[in-house]
Amino acid sequence: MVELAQKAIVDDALRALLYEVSVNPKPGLVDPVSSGPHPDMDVFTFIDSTVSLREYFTTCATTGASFTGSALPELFTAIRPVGVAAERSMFAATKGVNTHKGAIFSLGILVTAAAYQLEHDQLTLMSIVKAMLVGLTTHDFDHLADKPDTELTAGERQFLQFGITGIRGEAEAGYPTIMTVGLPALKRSKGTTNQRLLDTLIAIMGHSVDTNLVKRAKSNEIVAWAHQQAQHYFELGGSQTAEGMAFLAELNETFLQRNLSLGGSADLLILTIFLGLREQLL
Ligand SMILES: CC(C)(COP(=O)(O)OP(=O)(O)OC[C@H]1O[C@@H](n2cnc3c(N)ncnc32)[C@H](O[C@H]2O[C@H](COP(=O)(O)OP(=O)(O)OP(=O)(O)O)[C@@H](O)[C@H]2O)[C@@H]1O)[C@@H](O)C(=O)NCCC(=O)NCCS
Ligand SMILES: Nc1ncnc2[nH]cnc12
Repeated sequence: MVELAQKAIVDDALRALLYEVSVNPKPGLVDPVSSGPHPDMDVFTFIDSTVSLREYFTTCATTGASFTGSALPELFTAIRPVGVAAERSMFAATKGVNTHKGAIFSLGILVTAAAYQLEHDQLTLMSIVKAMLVGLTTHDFDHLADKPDTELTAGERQFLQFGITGIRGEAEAGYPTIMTVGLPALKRSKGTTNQRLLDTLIAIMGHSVDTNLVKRAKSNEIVAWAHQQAQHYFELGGSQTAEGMAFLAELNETFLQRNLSLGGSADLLILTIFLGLREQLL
């Protein structure tokens, strides 16, 4: 029976990746209608990337379900090299384009934790995640000053420049943006699945510090601007009104003109969809 439960977790992870890329029209992101500010990829790149990750998520699920250690950081240590290998599979499937690097990190952690929870259902999912990631930002950022500037990743550079902990900080804290913003937004959303997920994405955009956005804007002041746009979208009625959708169309154009990406917010939407599927909200 456990194998079936593990397979269901993997299937929900793959569904979450495909649901996210299908939602449209998403500002600053790829969807079936437009690649937005991502000339190097389209919806088919994301489909290829998703299919390349089935084996990775299956390994995460079997690793989580079979972990018998007492120290959960060892469970994260066990899957990290598998995640690195999955990044290589992704890049091979996408011909070198970064579609799901952040999702490999975050969704891999959630799949592993969900599988571990199958045998430890007295624990909440995020308590398992936080126990797995204790000390992550310290571990990853501790000796950054010694790293050659040319080798710094976007997240590492922004930590040094702005003190932004990005996806690592979000993960180590147990994904507060998902638990306090994404999931509540999904639960109160109305209409078609596309409408519900559009409103959930913009709610996330209105509360997250997206390192893709900061990277493209070359400033962390873009974050306050993005939060204001999200607030205006909901003041106009969001996906439920013609005014809200007209504003979203304008926002799509602005993101395209300014070459802004919401890759991090897209990842938080993927994780929210995954949890929504696990909780039968979708
Ligand atoms: C911890 C890692 C994710 C490495 O992090 P890194 O330092 O490399 O970069 P970060 O900026 O910290 O984040 C990387 C990706 O995480 C997503 N993200 C960013 N901010 C947030 C946030 N606040 N909440 C959630 N997720 C966030 C985002 O990923 C998505 O966007 C990418 C696509 O958008 P795009 O703009 O096209 O990105 P680029 O191609 O890079 O830019 P352009 O060149 O086009 O301008 C895509 O990745 C989405 O997933 C950030 O990009 C982790 O990878 C790590 O630890 N790596 C080391 C190896 C490892 O251990 N891996 C396995 C771990 S299980
Ligand atoms: N739909 C999307 N477009 C661009 N980057 C993404 N990262 C995750 N989903 C994405």
